[in-house]
Amino acid sequence: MASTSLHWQTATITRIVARTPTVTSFFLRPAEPFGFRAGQHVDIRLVAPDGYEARRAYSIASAPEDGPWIELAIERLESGEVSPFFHEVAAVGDEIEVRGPLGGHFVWSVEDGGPLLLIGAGSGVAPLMSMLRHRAGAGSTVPALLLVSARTWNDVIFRDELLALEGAKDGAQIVLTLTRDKPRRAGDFSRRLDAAMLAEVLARLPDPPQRTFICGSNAFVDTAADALVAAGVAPQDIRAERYGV
Ligand SMILES: Cc1cc2nc3c(=O)[nH]c(=O)nc-3n(C[C@H](O)[C@H](O)[C@H](O)COP(=O)(O)OP(=O)(O)OC[C@H]3O[C@@H](n4cnc5c(N)ncnc54)[C@H](O)[C@@H]3O)c2cc1C
Repeated sequence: MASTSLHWQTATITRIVARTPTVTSFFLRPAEPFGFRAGQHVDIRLVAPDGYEARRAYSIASAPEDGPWIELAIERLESGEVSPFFHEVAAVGDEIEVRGPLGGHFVWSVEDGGPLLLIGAGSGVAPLMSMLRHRAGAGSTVPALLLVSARTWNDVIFRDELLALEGAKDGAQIVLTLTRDKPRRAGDFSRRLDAAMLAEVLARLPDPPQRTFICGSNAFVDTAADALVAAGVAPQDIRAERYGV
């Protein structure tokens, strides 16, 4: 289990980078830097002048070795409470309340080995990006395959960095499935994730995955997990992070 902390502290927004039309990365430097494992998340607390509080969880997309800042890739949800605040109000230099790291189960470090199978939809790629960045930063050649589901080519968060990671030819494979766009690369898909796709993707790993992480909406996680179990992956080797809805 990874260590966690429920202690609230302030963090300064040091950089803001648009990633896709709906997702922007916010780089936060906590006043008291904390160690974390790839896959963990933080809680954010916003407090209105009348005392009303809103708390939301956000995965850490940066790698543990990247610090002292952490990167959160936040998707703007129409009529949401917290994500529009980040996209419309938050600015470099602002301080916000944060606690973490949190989540002891959805974590991977190079010493955990592989093959590693990562499956994410939309902003659910964030904790998986942390794992791949950590893998690359540590110089690991553990076989790893990331399957990302996004609406279009331009909605793939971290797309250029992901393709560069694959280009390093150190055993990392990236597979995109675009639900509302044509595939642009050999081996990519253009449909919603299904059992046949997962069976095909599993066969691209040199050996069956020993660690599998799925992140996204409840429906996406359920579909992926059911298909993996049907394909013979042991349920105890599958870990899931659900973003809700
Ligand atoms: C462990 C974990 C990690 C996460 N990591 C990330 C991450 O890295 N990036 C990311 O973008 N998200 C992440 N999330 C999701 C995040 O926590 C928020 O749920 C998300 O940002 C939406 O929050 P919000 O306040 O903007 O929207 P909310 O106010 O929570 O609303 C969510 C949706 O519900 C709708 N809604 C709200 N109230 C009503 C109502 N009364 N009637 C009808 N519809 C309504 C809104 O329109 C909106 O579309 C994570 C979640 C978890 C649990």
